[in-house]
Amino acid sequence: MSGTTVRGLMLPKPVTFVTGNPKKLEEVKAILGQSIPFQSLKLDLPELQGEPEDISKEKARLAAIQVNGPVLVEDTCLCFNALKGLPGLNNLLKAYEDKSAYAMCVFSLALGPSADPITFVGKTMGKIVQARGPNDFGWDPVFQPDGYEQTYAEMPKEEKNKISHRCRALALVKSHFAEAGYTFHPHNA
Ligand SMILES: O=P(O)(O)OP(=O)(O)OP(=O)(O)OC[C@H]1O[C@@H](n2cnc3c(O)ncnc32)[C@H](O)[C@@H]1O
Ligand SMILES: [Mg+2]
Repeated sequence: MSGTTVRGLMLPKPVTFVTGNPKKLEEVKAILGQSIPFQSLKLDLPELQGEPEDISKEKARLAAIQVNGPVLVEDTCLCFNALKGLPGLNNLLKAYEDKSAYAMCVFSLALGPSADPITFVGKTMGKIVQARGPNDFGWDPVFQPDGYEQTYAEMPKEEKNKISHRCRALALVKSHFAEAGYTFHPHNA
């Protein structure tokens, strides 16, 4: 996280969470509850290249210009330690003894089209296993978090949402909102 915070800054409208992934949105809604006023929007933003935090910041900048208001964006990756943290393919991993991995989620908040985005990173450590559980959200069936016998896919949703990369990153987003004490313009809230 970076930048200085102006306490009580008034935002012109509720935060727009920009994503094209309905499963992500479902989890973000469940984790945030009523804590931050937000709406969601599906925008096709270019898939950028580079370091995860830079990708996320750039995505937030582009989204804030399109929305012309405060936005929150998110990028997630499953990173394999055997591949030095690179996101990769499961088949590639078969060649390695080390199956440890981490799920990483980077949120970026841009308060407006010309604001410098602030990033929040959440990680959950675990390992890659043979797929187990329902196959309805990305790599959930092959990721087993440390300290658990179930993959993300096998866990009840509430359980995943208590320990996930996403919930850890969102905990930081929530404390940022609490500390900053943003208020929302009454006519647009
Ligand atoms: O519009 P955006 O928000 O970018 O949505 P996306 O689907 O492109 O999302 P990402 O680029 O962040 O995600 C990369 C891949 O990781 C998958 N993914 C993201 N979060 C996940 C999670 O919590 N569990 C399993 N797979 C996940 C997702 O389905 C994608 O295939
Ligand atoms: Mg994406």
